[in-house]
Amino acid sequence: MSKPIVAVVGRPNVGKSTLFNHLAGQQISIVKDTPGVTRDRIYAEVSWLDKNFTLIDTGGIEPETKDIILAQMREQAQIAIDTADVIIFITDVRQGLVDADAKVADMLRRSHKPVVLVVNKVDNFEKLMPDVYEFYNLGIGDPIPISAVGKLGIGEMLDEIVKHFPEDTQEDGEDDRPKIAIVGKPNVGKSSIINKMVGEQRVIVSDIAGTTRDAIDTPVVYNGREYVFIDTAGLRRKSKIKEELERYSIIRTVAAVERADVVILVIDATEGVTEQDAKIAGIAHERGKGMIIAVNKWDAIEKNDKTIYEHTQKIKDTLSFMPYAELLFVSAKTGQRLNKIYDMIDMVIESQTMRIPTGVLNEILTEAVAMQQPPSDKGKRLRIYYMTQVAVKPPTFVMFVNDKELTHFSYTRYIENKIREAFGFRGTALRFINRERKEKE
Ligand SMILES: Nc1nc2c(ncn2[C@@H]2O[C@H](COP(=O)(O)OP(=O)(O)OP(=O)(O)O)[C@@H](O)[C@H]2O)c(=O)[nH]1
Ligand SMILES: Nc1nc2c(ncn2[C@@H]2O[C@H](COP(=O)(O)OP(=O)(O)OP(=O)(O)O)[C@@H](O)[C@H]2O)c(=O)[nH]1
Repeated sequence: MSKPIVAVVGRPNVGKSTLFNHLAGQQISIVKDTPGVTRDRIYAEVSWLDKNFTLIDTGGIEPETKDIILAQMREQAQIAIDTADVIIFITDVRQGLVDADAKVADMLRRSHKPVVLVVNKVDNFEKLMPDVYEFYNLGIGDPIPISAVGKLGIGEMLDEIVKHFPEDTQEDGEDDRPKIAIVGKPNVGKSSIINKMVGEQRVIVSDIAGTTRDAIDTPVVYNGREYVFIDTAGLRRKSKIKEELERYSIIRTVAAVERADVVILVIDATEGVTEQDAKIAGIAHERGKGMIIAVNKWDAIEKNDKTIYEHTQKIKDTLSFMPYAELLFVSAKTGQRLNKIYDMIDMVIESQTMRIPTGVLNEILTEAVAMQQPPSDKGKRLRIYYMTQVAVKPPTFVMFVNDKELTHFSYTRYIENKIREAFGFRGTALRFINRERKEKE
């Protein structure tokens, strides 16, 4: 089930980063070694009560003049409208209501997206509440007073946000068509791949990076089965500012990946794999999505008998945090191996949803433990009593152990490899949770 996306919009200096960091900091679920996660706080996973959501900070660059502030806010608001399920509009009680706020509020109101109006810097509710009422004038609902620094009102705000979430997304649940997000840097050939796979020129392809028009979901029927492609190609907003373009493209990617079962990361063979590719891959990895890497423009490079091997090595190195990713060398231009993508999608979805019976799992475990002893520390050895699979998408296993302190990343990796040897699980991450149990009953 895809997680709702909540976007933060507001003028500079109202406290967006402070709030964002507070919410993100509470429960950052950083997957170790994933690139880009700590570097730029564009998005974060947040849990409140039994709800989880992805928080996006649409904010950006230091503005110079008032005109630019408004233009930028409009831009932010539009990104939020395009991608978010709920929008948090932050204002500042100290600066009061300003003209730009009213204009952005109009825009948000017209979008009919749920908006939560937050008034920040209300460090003292008693004293400042009279100033909060002014914000009713925006006409987008009750202003919710908070203090991001003082951590006041945050719970009330979160309550209000989660109220707008769709009830366990019924529609989503009924739609069992595989959803595939095609992601990648600008100009790597995302639209070309979709065009070719759809078999008609529905998406406009252009030579200039970032110029394809916004694409919508594209359903494709192949071998009697329906697939839905989510395209992130083409940035409708043609900002001249590079950082802003990048931020927008990351936000779009997060939103698309969130909804997808399988992610196809397109890499340009003529450029080779880059750090930016790794950053995009990290978004899918964190979310435990099925993963296929399509090395595109394979027609355009000189090849000898080592070329595939060299590309594979370089990709495995750069994307070392996802050794499970499936790799395919394709050409959107000639159509080479594009049909293989469907088989691969089927296989990856199978891996994502596979359930291993506990009995079989523990046979593997017993054998693995017999072959290589678990680690020990100060004379105490790790014992794994048994394990069981508790979830799919991605497959998640709980290991019941005597002492969590004794568990070690490399031993878990060893167990993971044994499970992969036995069951494959190609194209999907596996998750392991260690849980302590006092004594074997
Ligand atoms: N008094 C008070 N100050 C706050 C509060 N929240 C944020 N601030 C201050 O407001 C200033 C701006 O906060 P930021 O979080 O950087 O604001 P921002 O909206 O992210 O700003 P930009 O990055 O310019 O878009 C900082 O000096 C914060 O310490 C608050 O609840 N109370
Ligand atoms: N030689 C070759 N060129 C390709 C291939 N696939 C795409 N191209 C070219 O690469 C350029 C970019 O292709 P697009 O499909 O627009 O790339 P995109 O990733 O959707 O780009 P954005 O919309 O900027 O995100 C176009 O000039 C395509 O003709 C391929 O397999 N081989």
